[in-house]
Amino acid sequence: MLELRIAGRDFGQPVLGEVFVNITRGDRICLLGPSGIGKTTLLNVIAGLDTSIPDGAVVGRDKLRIGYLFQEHRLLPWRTLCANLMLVGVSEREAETCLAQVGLPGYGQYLPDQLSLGMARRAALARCLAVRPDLLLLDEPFASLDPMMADELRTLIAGILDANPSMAMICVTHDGVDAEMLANRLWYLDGKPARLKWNDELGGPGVVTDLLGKLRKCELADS
Ligand SMILES: Nc1ncnc2c1ncn2[C@@H]1O[C@H](COP(=O)(O)OP(=O)(O)OP(=O)(O)O)[C@@H](O)[C@H]1O
Repeated sequence: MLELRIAGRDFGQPVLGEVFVNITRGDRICLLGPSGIGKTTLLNVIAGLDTSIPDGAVVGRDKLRIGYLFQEHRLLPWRTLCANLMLVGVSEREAETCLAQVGLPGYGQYLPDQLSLGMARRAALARCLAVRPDLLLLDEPFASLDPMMADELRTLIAGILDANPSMAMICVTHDGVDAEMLANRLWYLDGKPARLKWNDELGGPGVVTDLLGKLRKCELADS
């Protein structure tokens, strides 16, 4: 579905080293690693937002619809939720359907500022769904949410993935629980410059915590 081969990415100083990955339909990848290591940078490269990376480094992307949930909701504050969603090319009715899918039925005429953080994040997720994505990119979707809201959103995303088995997902997170609940594959980014220290399937319940513990110990040992 998508093949990424980059030699690296630096911002004056190297951030990412060589990264070679394949993403196939149905992959549910959680991307973990220390803070500031380059997880968002990698997501931006995959999304095609990093114009310094040659187009040929990411094969297959031009055939994919990509939905990207940024850390901030990035909804235009002067447009209603429906009007925000309609910017990606859907009708008002389809926008309302997407909002209902994320638990915001009847909120189409609200402005982003009238929403709580959790609601705004779900509205941004609805915008991702409006593009009918083949690949869903989620950058710390549960950050700053209280545990109950985070749990609700996790369950919502798991439901969306179950209903769309061919959709692939990459979710940046700091929490092994997210990988346990959402992922069938783990990427662990570490080092300077950062490379994928782990890129494999998850073995089953309970494995993530153990694996992350080992990977984080290596991270401490390396530093
Ligand atoms: N546009 C930019 N210009 C300069 N430096 C940047 C830019 N974008 C990212 N960086 C640097 O690249 C490094 C990696 O940043 P990135 O946001 O990808 O890390 P991260 O792993 O997502 O961090 P966190 O877990 O804290 O969100 C950081 O040192 C950051 O300052």
